[in-house]
Amino acid sequence: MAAIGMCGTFDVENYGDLLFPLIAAHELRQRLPTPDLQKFSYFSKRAAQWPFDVVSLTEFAATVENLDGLIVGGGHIIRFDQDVAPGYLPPNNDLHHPSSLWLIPMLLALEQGLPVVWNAPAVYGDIPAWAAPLLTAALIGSKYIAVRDAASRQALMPFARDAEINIVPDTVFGIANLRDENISRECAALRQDIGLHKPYLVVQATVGLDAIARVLKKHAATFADYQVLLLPIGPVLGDAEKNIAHDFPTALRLPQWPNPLLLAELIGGAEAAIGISLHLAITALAYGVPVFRPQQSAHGKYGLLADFDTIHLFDNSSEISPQWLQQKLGKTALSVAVQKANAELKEHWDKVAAALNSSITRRVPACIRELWQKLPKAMETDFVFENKLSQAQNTIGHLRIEVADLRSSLSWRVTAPLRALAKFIQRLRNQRSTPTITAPHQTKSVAAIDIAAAGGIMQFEAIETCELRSEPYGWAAVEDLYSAQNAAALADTFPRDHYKAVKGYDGEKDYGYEARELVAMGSKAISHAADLSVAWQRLAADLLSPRYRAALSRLSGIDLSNLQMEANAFHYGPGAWLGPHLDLRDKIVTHVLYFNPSWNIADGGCLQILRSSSMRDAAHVVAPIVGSSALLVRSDKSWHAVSRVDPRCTESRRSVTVTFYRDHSVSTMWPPGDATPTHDYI
Ligand SMILES: O=C(O)CCC(=O)C(=O)O
Ligand SMILES: [Fe+2]
Repeated sequence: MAAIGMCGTFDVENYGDLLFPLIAAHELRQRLPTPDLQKFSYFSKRAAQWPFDVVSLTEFAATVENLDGLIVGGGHIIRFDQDVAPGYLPPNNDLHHPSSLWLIPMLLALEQGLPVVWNAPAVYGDIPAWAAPLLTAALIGSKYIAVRDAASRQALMPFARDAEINIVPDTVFGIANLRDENISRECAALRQDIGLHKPYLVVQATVGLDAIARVLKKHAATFADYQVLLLPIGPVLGDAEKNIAHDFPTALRLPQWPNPLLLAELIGGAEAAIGISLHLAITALAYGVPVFRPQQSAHGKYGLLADFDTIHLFDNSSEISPQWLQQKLGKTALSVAVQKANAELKEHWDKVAAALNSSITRRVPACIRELWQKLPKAMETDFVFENKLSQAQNTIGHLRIEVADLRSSLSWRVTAPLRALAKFIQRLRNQRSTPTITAPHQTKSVAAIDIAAAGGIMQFEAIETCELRSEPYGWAAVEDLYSAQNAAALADTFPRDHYKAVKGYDGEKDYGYEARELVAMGSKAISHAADLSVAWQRLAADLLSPRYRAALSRLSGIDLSNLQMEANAFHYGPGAWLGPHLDLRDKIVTHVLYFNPSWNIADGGCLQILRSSSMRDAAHVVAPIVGSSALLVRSDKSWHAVSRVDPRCTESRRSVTVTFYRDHSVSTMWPPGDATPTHDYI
């Protein structure tokens, strides 16, 4: 029995991702004696709750020696960016994200002398310079490389030397081969349960399909012979019936997210498939079901669909003709293009099987030896660069302090009215372009849809179950504000844009810290939302939510519902501190959240809850670790401070303060007319 490893995103609720291993298992069974396909993804899954067992990639390095080959992909996984799916990160910090999903397993398999094959994945985004030697080793060491489109091939070519890169159709075109045409018992029972008796149209449970909803509603008599079934194709990407239930009030729904093969069967039995999803469209094509897609999403990876004549594009912002839609409904024989895709896939699986069947050398191949040889040099270069970078950061820090001095000088103040005017004009411009988080059905941008669908990132229960302390005054330490995975995402993507330098003086020398607006005083919008990671957009949306306010009201014992809120992010540089203070009277309640992935208490930078105005009189100390936070209720006793960050500390101390102000207060951080230019924090 051959143990074949397969790596990819097989642990997320996304239809296409779950089909890849099922199709691979089927095709390999036709070609290899007794293949045992072992799926690897970030998180382990058990077949009792998932379509198949999945082993965590945390175990890959230890188990690779028991494998006889490795299949990588498919899907959009050849990438180096962080945004594979909202909140999707490795289970621990030892796994690099996202190369641990594909590149690292390939190198580990190659090191064992195993055959490695690429199962038509696609490349997404840029390839960073540091990864070039690793990618080259993976490419030249692989037995068979196939990607899903020409753009992916193009992106890999510079790293492939003379390795051949094939382009093959997405393997989901082969879905119809997995079972015969008779309706399965499971599917028949499901149809019975949900009352699906007539010919039907499947509609992806996503926004952006309202033109279809309108035509079906307006011409209900024309389409009276059809039922509509809503399908969440990728819950992990935000598909949910609630997104469109109001547009399709009479549509049928599934009782739960089904096994992908059942989903495929439901799509294959429909008279039309309506949606955006690539794998919804490919499945429909594979069964001869016509596909209706908004022309607004015909680009990027969806370019793959351009060659197929039973894909019908409509303009979602205008009206669809009922005749146009009606004429195109109904299954047809497979188009020539689909037959061609299937023939190419047959050849693809022959090549995959042949590659996996090739002898295992169990010897370290030349590509890996070459990689080892280059490694110290690459690491040393990076190390020297990092040192130079931290020196440069120190210099920049000092320059900023000088700039801050200059700003507080007389000439700077004399020109303030002019800068205020410039800022006012800039604000007017921004008002037109600032993205805000709106209800999902009104939202167009992809990032915003993900946030709304993925919901909040904060574990509100942490606040809701915390108790206010009374010693030495009203305050609380709220821990575990996020899941471990989300905490890592927030720490990794702490904002670096739109900071202004704020100057401080500790009686001996100047230091600097940096502030970035997250929510402006009293605003309902996220500041510079487009520059935040998805995790941070979700966090900012949480800070604006009624649930957050209600939770803090309960904890603080003060009704915050009508107070103005402001939130800012901070980087405290080397030497920064905040002397003992009470907070301004207008700051009724402040919640300080921390975002350092780790922190050495010996480096200072900790919140001191003081019994008096003396720095030596600390009752409690809170380290700035992600997930921790402190709530301070302002009083005449609420003395607190931040201990001095060691001037040699190379990490910035990262925090967000959320402050609830008395009515009509103005922000002291961003006073009206303040024209301080902002910059990125390096
Ligand atoms: O960053 C902290 O821990 C405390 C900040 C603070 O006290 C303040 O902003 O008023
Ligand atoms: Fe404070």
